[in-house]
Amino acid sequence: MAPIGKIYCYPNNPRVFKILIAAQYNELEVEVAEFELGTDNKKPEFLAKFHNEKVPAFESTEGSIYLNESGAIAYYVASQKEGTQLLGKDKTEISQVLQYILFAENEITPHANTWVNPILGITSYNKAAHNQAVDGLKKSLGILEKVLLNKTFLVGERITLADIAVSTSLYLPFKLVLDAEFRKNHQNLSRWYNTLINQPAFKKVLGEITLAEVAVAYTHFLDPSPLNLEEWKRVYSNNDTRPTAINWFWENFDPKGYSIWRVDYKYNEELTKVFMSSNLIGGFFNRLERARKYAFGSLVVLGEDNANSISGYFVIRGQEIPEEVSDAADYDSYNFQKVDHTDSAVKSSFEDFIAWDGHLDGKKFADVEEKIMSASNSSQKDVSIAYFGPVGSYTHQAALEKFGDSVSYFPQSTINDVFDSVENGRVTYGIVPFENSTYGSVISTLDRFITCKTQILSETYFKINHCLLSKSNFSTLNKVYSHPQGFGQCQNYLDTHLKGVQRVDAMSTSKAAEIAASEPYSAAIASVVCAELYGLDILEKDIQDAKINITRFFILGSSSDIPSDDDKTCILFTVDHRKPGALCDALNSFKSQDVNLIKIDSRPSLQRPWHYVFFIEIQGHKEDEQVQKALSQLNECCLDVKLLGSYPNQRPNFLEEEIKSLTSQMAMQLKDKVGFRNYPSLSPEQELHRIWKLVMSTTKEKRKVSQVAKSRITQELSNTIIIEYLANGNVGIAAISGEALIPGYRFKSL
Ligand SMILES: O=C(O)C(=O)C[C@]1(C(=O)O)C=C[C@@H](O)C=C1
Repeated sequence: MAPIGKIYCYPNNPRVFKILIAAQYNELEVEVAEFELGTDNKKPEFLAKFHNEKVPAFESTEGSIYLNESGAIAYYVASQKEGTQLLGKDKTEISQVLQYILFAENEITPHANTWVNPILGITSYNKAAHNQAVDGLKKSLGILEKVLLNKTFLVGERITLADIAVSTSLYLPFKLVLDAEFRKNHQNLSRWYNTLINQPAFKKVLGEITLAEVAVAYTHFLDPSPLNLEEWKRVYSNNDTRPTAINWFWENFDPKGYSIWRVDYKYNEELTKVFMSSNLIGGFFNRLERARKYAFGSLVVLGEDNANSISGYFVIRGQEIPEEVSDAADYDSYNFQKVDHTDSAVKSSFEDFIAWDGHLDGKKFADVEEKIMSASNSSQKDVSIAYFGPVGSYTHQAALEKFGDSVSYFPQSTINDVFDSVENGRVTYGIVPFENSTYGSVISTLDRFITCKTQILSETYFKINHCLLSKSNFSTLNKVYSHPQGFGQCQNYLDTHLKGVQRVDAMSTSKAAEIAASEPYSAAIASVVCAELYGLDILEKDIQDAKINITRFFILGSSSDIPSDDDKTCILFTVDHRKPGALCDALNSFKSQDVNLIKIDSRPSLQRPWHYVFFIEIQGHKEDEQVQKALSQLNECCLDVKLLGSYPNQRPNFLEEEIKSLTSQMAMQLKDKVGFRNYPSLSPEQELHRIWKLVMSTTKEKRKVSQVAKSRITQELSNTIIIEYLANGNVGIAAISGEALIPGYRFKSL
């Protein structure tokens, strides 16, 4: 059959897929011309035929029809067969098809492009635009999810151009970013998409599509570079900066894969003591932990007490500031400006800053603390880490994320062994789990702190997503292994899906995977990484009960004596339990000095029955004046006080972001449940409040609600809205949690 026309476009454009799939359904042939973007579409003969330089463009075979806009071209192709199913069966369906073509163009493609193009290196990454695009796309897909609840296809009973246009606009998002977790939460949309891409006409054009397992992040898609940042850090720390390291740097610098940025503190006039400015840098570097793989930085204090400033340079992977840097809490206090490394003045200033021996605007480099260096560079080969293993444990993964791959790692089979390794000086640092956001404290770590001789040097957080791993089929399982924390974090899943299957404690989740791999009919609760390491199949992913499930780990070593501007301190004490109010007196030491207590836990003292050791974590550093006063007061009213260390707060930003997105998802669901209408005059808070009142009045809790005189939303936390209310003259706090949105609404008093 002769082609009905020719398309001009670069290869693999999803907009062209839409046209070609429509042609497949109508058994028509459309030719795709050999075409070079940027050259062919600028030629006069092209511009004589089409409105503008944009592609795809279509020319009919007999040369009388020229079309721009892929939606219009697809519509033209779809209409070329008498009685086609693609455009709907009556006027209403035709309009609905058009509605979805425009929906794809306006509500999907712009967001999808902003999200996906930086990953593909087509456009540059901008955090605000990215976040807006992710929200925008998810909102549009939420609409489709609802539409597809009771429908197989978007319009009528059969595949139409609506399905083709919308699904092809999602071609790249499904391949790159709409990952397994997203699909689990959008089952109608995913079912519809899978049905379509498995139709022969789709397969012919798209081939076999592999959907994203884990959303690809923008930074991971940079072209490989000959300059290895880890190697540079090693050269820098093991050699004299001038001339060896500097020469090495310029010989190996790759301007395509890296950019150099001049960094200046914005509020120099507020700086006072040199050591405080230096602490400020230390704090900033601490918060740049996640950027370790993408950045090398040297910041320096210039000048003297009451006349100093902070400046320096960063070498950054890629040409944009990655999220790992821009997410750091104090990023906005610094001005980052990309510089031209071929400019000789820039080059020599860069060298001064990394050698720490120069001056700027008449100010000499102040004495710089060693920690600036170590914060930007902990990658020496001789650094060794003992971790709670075996390989693949969450502790191992947290250690790798924190220290990278150029230090030596030593797995230990128990938490006690990690402590021993540090105390005996066999390793530089140890890493142990401390507490989980769902299941609480890790008992073995708490217990060892009672007798330990080492200190907490820093903390790190790691997201825990558990899987059910096995070599056998789900229905044949008779045993499941995990660490008690693993069981504790998956209780609902186990009670619902593995009722009656024997649970056996293992030393760690990776040990559980190792055992399950050697036994038939056994499974392990462990990470995705363990599936690969121990040759197990993933029977189910994300089986932990709480969506946000995070474990905090402590790095053991010696704690820093220099405060950053945001530290925490861990203390252990025992009180005389025969004395009434002893614990209250102890805690009052902190209250009276206005020191905030953020965690408290207790364990049997292991010395005498019914004697307890209390663990507390406070905000502040052991060198802070108020903390010192509180500690001496504490000493007076306790039998024993032990300082476990002060360390910079590393609570990650991703937590805040997830919390925000969960809260807005929840607000959306609330709207649906109560038939939300937009009242333009209400503020978002008032709207949520109104919805809350409506939800309350539709629940079994009606009785309580009628007593509520006044209420207001005070906080949006995790997937929970916290509400203060006044009932019968008493002020109370209530929470609506995400689960409350499922029919039967549950309310929890805090
Ligand atoms: O078993 C592991 O993989 C560990 O690293 C230990 C541990 C823990 O003790 O909390 C770490 C993270 C998870 O919370 C589950 C288990």
